[in-house]
Amino acid sequence: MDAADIFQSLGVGIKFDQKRFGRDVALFKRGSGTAGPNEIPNGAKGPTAKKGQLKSAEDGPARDQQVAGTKEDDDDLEAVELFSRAAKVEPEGDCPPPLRNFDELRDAGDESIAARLLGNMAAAGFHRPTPIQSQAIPCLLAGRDLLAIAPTGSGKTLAFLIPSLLLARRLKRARPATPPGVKALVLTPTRELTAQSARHPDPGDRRARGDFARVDVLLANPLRLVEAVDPGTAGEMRARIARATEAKAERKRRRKERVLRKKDKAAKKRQRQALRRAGQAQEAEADGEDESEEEAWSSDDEEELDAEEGSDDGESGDEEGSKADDDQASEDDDDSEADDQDSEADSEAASSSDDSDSDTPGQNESKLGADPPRPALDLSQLRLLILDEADKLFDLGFTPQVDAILAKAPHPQLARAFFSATLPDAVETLARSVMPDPLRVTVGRRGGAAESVAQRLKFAGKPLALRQLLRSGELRPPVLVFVDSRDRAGRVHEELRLDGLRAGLISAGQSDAQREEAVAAFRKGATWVLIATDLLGRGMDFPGVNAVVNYDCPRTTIDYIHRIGRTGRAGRTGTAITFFTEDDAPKLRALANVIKHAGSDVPAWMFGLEKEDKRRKKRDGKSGGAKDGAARRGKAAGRGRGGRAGRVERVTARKSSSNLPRKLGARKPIAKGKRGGGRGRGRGAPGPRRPSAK
Ligand SMILES: Nc1ncnc2c1ncn2[C@@H]1O[C@H](COP(=O)(O)OP(=O)(O)OP(=O)(O)O)[C@@H](O)[C@H]1O
Repeated sequence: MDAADIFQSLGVGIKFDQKRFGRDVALFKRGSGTAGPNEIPNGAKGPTAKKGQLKSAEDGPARDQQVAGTKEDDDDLEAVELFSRAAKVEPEGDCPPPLRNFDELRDAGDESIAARLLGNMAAAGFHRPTPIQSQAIPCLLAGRDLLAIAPTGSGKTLAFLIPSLLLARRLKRARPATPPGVKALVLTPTRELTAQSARHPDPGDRRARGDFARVDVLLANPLRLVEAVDPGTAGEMRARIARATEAKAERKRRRKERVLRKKDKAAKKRQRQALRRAGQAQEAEADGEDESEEEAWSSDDEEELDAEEGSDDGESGDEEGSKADDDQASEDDDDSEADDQDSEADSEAASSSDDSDSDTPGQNESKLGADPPRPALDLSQLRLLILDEADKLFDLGFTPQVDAILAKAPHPQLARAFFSATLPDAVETLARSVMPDPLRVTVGRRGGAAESVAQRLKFAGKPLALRQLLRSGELRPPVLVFVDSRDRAGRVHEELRLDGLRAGLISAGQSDAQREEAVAAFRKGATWVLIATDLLGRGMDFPGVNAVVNYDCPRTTIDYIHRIGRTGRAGRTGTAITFFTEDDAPKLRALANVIKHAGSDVPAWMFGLEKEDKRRKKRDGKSGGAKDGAARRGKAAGRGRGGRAGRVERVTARKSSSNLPRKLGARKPIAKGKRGGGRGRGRGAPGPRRPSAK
């Protein structure tokens, strides 16, 4: 392995752009010779970590020890800079120097655990830290608050697990020994993710296998944890969640009833018209329907019903419709219950947990009933709180739970860290409200999609297209297929199964055991295709996944980035195909931007589509009367849920592609053959073929 190779593998998980960093590569090549697996080659000596530098949070920021003045220090600083630039690491604040190799961890904490940890890492094939690991580990070991943003599949899990374990061990061995109690806590949005992190190459502490036992490092879901930390608050939260969930279910039920009533009337009206046409008007009148009532049915209602019911071809159905109801109900709530922020958030946590974790209030209660009561978990010694997939935790409305947990963790040396591939400004602002002076480490393009994934958008009839992609071998298993709802997941799964494909299914509608089984079967290759809701969109690491198919267009670019990040992980390449329909038009421009920045090609006309917020403003500006409202609801319901997908799906891809831009509202007609291309970033670098969007 030559110096450039070593350098490249330091950047595992991100694509290394040799063109852009040509100067740096040359530096690395110069006189580097061969280097050992855990060394940075001579020509660009990595920053020398001074002994004791990572030793303890109490030592203060490690960079303090880099007293400027000597030639060696200048060289060190230069090397830090060089490393950061080459690995596209952007440290902000007085970050300690990056970790060159895992051997340096021997200086941090405890020799015996470091030795075990290194042994286990080597056995797992982890010889060097990834860029996020190299910079985040020293920050956390120095006891600093941290915002860590790095692409999907870049090794963030070990970036927080290693310091958690070292810190816990260090505190345990301290004299006098720190009192018992959890020392490091990792909050994750789903049970699957908790289980996965706990299974990570055992870095030496077998008790780090997340449960509420007496452990030093605990991995948990906030909804569950709050039960263990503060049963009183948890009780109140449960009651609030239950009330919010009930209210939401009631709204959903009422709306569904209304739609069914209208549907029934419409059917009767159609029946009567048919009878009239057949010259049997008398019989129709004998039916005794009140004509005036029927007038209530309008074309807007048709549209709404379309959205409720989904398309004729069975692409969508009640579930999508009722989910759209749900959305609309929440939209309505925004007006009426804007002041009840807490209950909205709880309701969001409860409903979102449908797709993230099965911790609905009822299930929680039954679990608590089944388990022997536990003593409240002691967080008084907590020194490190990690929020993994932090933006998702807040998106799911876990703010009250995180607050309750923080309130039970009073230690003055508590460090908090937010990790994600995407950390929108709003979440960063929230984070900064609890951490006044955090360090920030960004790897690659902030909030960008992994460049290791060749991405493409496809306008096509979904069931057929998926089968063709799998049957033709264009997509090689294992493949993850994302859909928007449990019902949809069930239908797609059934179709593939009938087709003789080894397909599995996972959604929040299943029991814990079924979910575990689905993940295990996919991991060991018993199933080749796994149909999943967004439950699996975050953080899940199936290293061998070759491709991701977004059967339903994701709701946001953030969801998109995480979904497609299930492939192309840890330096591997992958493919992501996203199906879209006419109803997804409002999302395409933003998706096209993400795809372009990650280095894949997209058709230029997509950049001529109106921005989603402009569309929304126009739509909201126009809406006024009840009819507008109904039409809006219909459209909102159809968008992204496949609600009206049938109309689009009936248009074959080939036939529609020529007038597709206009159909979707692109502003400029695009000259033949003129296509948008990816920026230079991903180009030229070895990687997968980058197909054009179809
Ligand atoms: N130092 C390393 N060397 C090689 N592989 C590594 C290293 N660290 C982690 N990995 C592997 O990289 C893969 C991705 O890691 P991980 O799941 O932590 O990614 P992530 O950044 O958390 O992604 P996501 O944002 O999707 O959650 C895993 O399979 C992990 O085992």
